[in-house]
Amino acid sequence: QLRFINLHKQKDGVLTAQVVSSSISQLGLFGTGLQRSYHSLSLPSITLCSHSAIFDISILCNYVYLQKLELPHNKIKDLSCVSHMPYLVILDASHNEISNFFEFQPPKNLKEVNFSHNRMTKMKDLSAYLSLNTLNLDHNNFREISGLEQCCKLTHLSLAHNKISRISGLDSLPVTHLCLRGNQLEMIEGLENLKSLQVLDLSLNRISSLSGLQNLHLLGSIDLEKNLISEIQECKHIHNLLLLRDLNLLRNPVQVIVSSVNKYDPPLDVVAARDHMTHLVYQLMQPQVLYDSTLPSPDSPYPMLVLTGPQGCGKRELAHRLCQEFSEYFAHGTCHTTRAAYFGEENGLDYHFVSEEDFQNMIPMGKFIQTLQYGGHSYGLTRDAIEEVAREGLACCVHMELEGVFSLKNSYFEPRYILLIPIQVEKYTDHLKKRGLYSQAQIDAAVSRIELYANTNKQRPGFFDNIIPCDDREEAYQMLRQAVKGYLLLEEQEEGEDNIRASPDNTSTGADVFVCSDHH
Ligand SMILES: Nc1ncnc2c1ncn2[C@@H]1O[C@H](COP(=O)(O)OP(=O)(O)OP(=O)(O)O)[C@@H](O)[C@H]1O
Repeated sequence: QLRFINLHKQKDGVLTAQVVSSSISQLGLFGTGLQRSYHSLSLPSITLCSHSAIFDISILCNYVYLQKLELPHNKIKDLSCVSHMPYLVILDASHNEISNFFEFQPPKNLKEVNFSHNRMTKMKDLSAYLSLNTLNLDHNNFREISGLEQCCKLTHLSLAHNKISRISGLDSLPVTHLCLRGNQLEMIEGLENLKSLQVLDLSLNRISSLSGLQNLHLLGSIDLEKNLISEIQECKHIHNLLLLRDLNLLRNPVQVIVSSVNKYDPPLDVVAARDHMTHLVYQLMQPQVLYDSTLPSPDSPYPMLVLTGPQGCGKRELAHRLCQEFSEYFAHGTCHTTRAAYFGEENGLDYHFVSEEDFQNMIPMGKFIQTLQYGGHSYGLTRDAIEEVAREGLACCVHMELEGVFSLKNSYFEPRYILLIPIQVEKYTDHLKKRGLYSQAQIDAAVSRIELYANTNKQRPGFFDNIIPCDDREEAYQMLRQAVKGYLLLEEQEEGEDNIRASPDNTSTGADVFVCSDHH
C-alpha cells in the first residue's frame, strides 16, 4: 500500500493531473471491494516546501474517491471541486484565501473541517453536514455563529480570533470543546444548553462576569485569560462546577487589584497567612520534638486563652490579674519584644526584652509561633513561651493585637479569644494620654483600631469567643473572670460537692478542665 507521496505544485499555481498522480497516497479499496483508489492527498505546508503556492485546484474534480484532502498554506479561493468528492471525511483548507463558507455539495461523511486562516465572513446553514464533528474556523472574519443547529455530531468547535460579539446559535449541540478565544464577547451567554461542554476557551475577550457558566456541570477547564473580570466574587457562578480543574483568570483586572491590595494594603488574613507560613516553615526546618503542649493526648488541643484589643485597653493588666487569681489553671505566656521596657516592667514577666537583631535572628531559628510589627517595634510569641507554661500543666494566657489573633487562628492551637473593646472612646483616649507613654500619633493609631476590632466582630460572627467592654477596668475584670469560670465549668463545681479544686482524687490539670468545656 502506497502512503504519502508528496504533491508538487507547478510554478504558475495550477495543479495538474501529473502532479497529483505523483502526490496522492493511501491506496485503498472502495465500492464492492474489488476496486482500488488513492484516498489521501496531502500538500506539505509552505514551511516544508519551497514551491510556490497553488490557487487553482479544479483538477481535483476528477478525484472522486478522496477521503482526506489537505491543502494548507496555499492561495486557494475556490473549493468547489469538493462537490465531486462524496467520500471525503477530512478536509484541511487552512491558510488559504477562501471567502465562501462550505461552497460545495456536502460529502455525506465529512467529519473534520479546518478552514482556519481564511477570509470567511458569514456562516451558512450546515444542516446537510450531519457527520461533522470537528470544525475549525479560527482566524476568519465571522461576526456571528449560525447555521450549526442541525450539526448533531459536532463536538469540537473553534472560532478563535474572529469578530464575534455575542454567543448564539449553539443551542443544545453536543459540543465538548468550544474555543472563542480572541473575539469581542462581553458576556457569557447562549451556553446554558451545552450540557456536554468540558473545555471552554473564552480568553482574550471583554467578559466581565462569569455568570452564564453555572449550569455547565461537566466543565473541567475554563480559560478566561485577559478579560475584564474585576470582581473575585464572580467565582460564585462556578462554585457548583464540581469537575472544574483548570480556571485561568490571568491578566484580568482582578489580578491587578488583588495583587496591588495585597502588596500595598494587605488584608489581615493575608498578613496572617504570610506570618504563619514563615514561622511554620522555619519551625519545620528544626529538629522535631514532642512538645509538652501536645501532651497528654495528641487529639485534644492545648488550652490557651488570648486577650485581644487595642493597645492600652488593659488586656495585659487583666491577663496578669487573671493568671494570679486562677494560678492553678493559667500562667502568663511571655512574648518577646524589641521595644524598650517601660518604667516598672520586668524582663521575663511582662516581656522578654530583646534587641531587633536578636529578634530577627530568632525567626529563622523557628522560635516564633507568630510575630507582629506594631508601632515600629517587633513583637512575637515563641513556642518556648507556651511550652514553659504547658510544662507546668497549665493553660497559657497571652495578650496580643488583632493581627496576632489572625495568625494564631492559622496554627493548630485552638485558643479561646476574648475581645476587650473600649466603648467610650473619649475615656479610652484620656486613659492613653494619662499613661504618658504614647505620642499623639500613637494614640490616634490605637483609637482608630477600635473600629477594626468592632468590624471584625461584626463581619465574622464567632471570631471572638467573648466580647467585654473595657471602659471600666474592674467591671471588665469581673466579666472576664465570669467568662473564664464558665470555660472552666467552675460555677457548677463550686456549688456541687465534688469541687474540682477540693477533691483529693482529682488528677486533672487546669489545662484538662479548660479543654473539657463545650468550645472544644
Ligand atoms: N506577640 C504579639 N503579637 C501581637 N500583638 C502583640 C504581641 N505581643 C504584644 N502585642 C500587642 O502589641 C501592642 C503593643 O504592645 P505594648 O506592650 O507596647 O503596648 P502597651 O502600650 O503596653 O499596651 P497594652 O497595655 O495593650 O499592652 C499591645 O496591644 C500588645 O498586646
